Amino acid sequence: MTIYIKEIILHRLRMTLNDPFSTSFGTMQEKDFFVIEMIDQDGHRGYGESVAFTSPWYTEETVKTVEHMMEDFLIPLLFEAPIEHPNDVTRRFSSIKRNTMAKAALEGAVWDLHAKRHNQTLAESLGGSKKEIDVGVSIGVQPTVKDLLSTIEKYATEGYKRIKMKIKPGWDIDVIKEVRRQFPDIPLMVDANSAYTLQDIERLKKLDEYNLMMIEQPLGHDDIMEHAKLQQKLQTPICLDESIYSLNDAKMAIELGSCKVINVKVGRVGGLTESKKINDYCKQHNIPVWCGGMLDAGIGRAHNIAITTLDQFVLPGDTSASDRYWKKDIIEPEVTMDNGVIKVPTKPGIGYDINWSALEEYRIEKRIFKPKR
Ligand SMILES: O=C(O)CCC(=O)c1ccccc1C(=O)O
Ligand SMILES: [Mg+2]
Repeated sequence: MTIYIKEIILHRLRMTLNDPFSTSFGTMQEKDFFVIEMIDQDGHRGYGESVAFTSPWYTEETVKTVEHMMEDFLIPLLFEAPIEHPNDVTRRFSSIKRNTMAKAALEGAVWDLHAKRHNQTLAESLGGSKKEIDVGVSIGVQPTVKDLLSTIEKYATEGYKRIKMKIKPGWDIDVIKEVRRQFPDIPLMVDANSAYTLQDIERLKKLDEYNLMMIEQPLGHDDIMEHAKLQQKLQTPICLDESIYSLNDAKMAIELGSCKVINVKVGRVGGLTESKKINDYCKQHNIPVWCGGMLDAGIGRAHNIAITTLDQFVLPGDTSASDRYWKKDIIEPEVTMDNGVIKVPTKPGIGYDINWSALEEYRIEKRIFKPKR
């Protein structure tokens, strides 16, 4: 069922998070991103969402680089020839180096189109079989320990299956100790977003005392080797986030022993096809994976739910309910969580409708692209 893309519409949105989100690299409250609307020869509409932030704090991509890549390189490549299968998009884009978030945003819309053309859910198209997914929540650095404890209390009571807290030098051991005092048994993990170096090894070793599920990305954002050295000295499993851009990075990290868990973010690895390959490889090598988040709005969230239905996504991820981020999301119905699970939608494609009045309220720019001739 060949796809002929007839039109691509870029909706640039600006949304405000309910609460500011702080990590070791900075604080965000505004989310500025693109919704990709892609229309095929039969009038089906596929949707994707770009995840890059306005500043290159997490990885090097930004909203502007994503726009540049899509407009000047990736959209022209998509218009060059029809698409037999979404798996081909990664190959089509392979002449363009990195820029994974720009690629993933467009590839996601192609996958949604493909699923809708086959009258399947996106999860089914990807080969996922779960009917519901287990979810956790990621909590930013808080102003005080008291704020952190009450935030954890709130999310644990709502039912989230694991709590992830951000750490950085000065907001780590003492804070974790307090959290463990109040919540001795909750499934707890920490994410450092590259805030440490191997010189901090004595400090990092102390994390072993707190029964953490894992420590996410303690060292360099682009490092694989030093994480292997650190993992040898730690009981707590290391989970890599920023360091993993591709299946090949995942292979290197597993082979070198740099991590025991992988956080798969669809945007960071260049799309759903690459995410699926990482799922399959990690399954063969017995490495659990889970789906990370980028403070996504509803369309990105729908893609995250779909990829989490694959079988190696065995740990609760960061895909929380819409209301954990937004007063009003851009999809209908919004994503809700009950008892720590999100039900996988059953309608074709991403499985949610676009809430156009919300989308238009947030929209700051709209651009239309059509194939030449
Ligand atoms: O709730 C989410 O979407 C994930 C939140 C999160 O941890 C995060 C948010 C922004 C940038 C990086 C990260 C991260 O996983 O490191
Ligand atoms: Mg992370």
